[in-house]
Amino acid sequence: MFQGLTGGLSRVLGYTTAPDSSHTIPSIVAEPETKSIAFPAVGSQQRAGTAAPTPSLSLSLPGADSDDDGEALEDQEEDDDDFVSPGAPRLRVNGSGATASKRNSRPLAPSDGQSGGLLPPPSTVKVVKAPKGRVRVEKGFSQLDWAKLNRTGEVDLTGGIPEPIRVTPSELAKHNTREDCWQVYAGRVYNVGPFLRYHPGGVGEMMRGAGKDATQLFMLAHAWVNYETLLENCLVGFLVPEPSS
Ligand code: HEM
Repeated sequence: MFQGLTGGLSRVLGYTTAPDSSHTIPSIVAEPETKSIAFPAVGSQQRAGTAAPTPSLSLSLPGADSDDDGEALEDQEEDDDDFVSPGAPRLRVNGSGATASKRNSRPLAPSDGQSGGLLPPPSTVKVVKAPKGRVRVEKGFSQLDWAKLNRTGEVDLTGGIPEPIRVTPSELAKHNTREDCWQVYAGRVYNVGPFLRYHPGGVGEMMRGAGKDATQLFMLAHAWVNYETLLENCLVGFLVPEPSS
């Protein structure tokens, strides 16, 4: 019965516990529904008093953590390279044999009659995982924001080049700063300066191709990305050879 209850709650909260063969499965302590159920079972280890500490499930908010907790969570985040949504409550299951402690002991249901308990809706209990290598872009510089900027057409993304021009490698090389950055992809010259801060891989990665043909760098990083669509309003012209003297 209790395992069923645990499974049900885990599904609701979007949390799963890995089975540990060396310990009993973590469960939620609840009052038996009727007096007729003997718990712990007669003759069991629990009744004999030799069992591990009772497993418990608890929620706590980041702000409510003690210093000790903060460190533990930091360690966990460093290990996993995860980004944990700042407002999300921490969910911790203390299984038998695990590092059960008094920390994070805010109960799921309020036992003191005060408001609280299941404060946030289950949908907010979510760990946002930052993909490896991807940099978190500034607020207002998501891919969606880039799409909006392109759609409105209010900003000239070419940097003042009304018609596509012919660009030589020496001309291309002059546009190699964050403020004025051109790059070549498959023979097309793009003014990528406006896109730099929107790049999910970070400005630094983009700048590796500043003033150059960056096709190879791009393909090595993410051949699946559709640069033609993303940069269509940034087209400056076409790469041509230096004129022979
Ligand atoms: C010098 C050229 C470039 C380099 C070295 C570079 C490098 C990277 C790296 C290291 C990442 C993070 C890894 C990843 O999420 O897969 C990334 C992500 C990304 N870059 Fe670039 N990038 C370049 C140019 C561009 C350009 C020109 C565009 C589009 C116009 C672009 C669009 C993206 C997108 C959409 C992602 C997220 C990819 C994903 O989630 O699968 N990048 N880039």
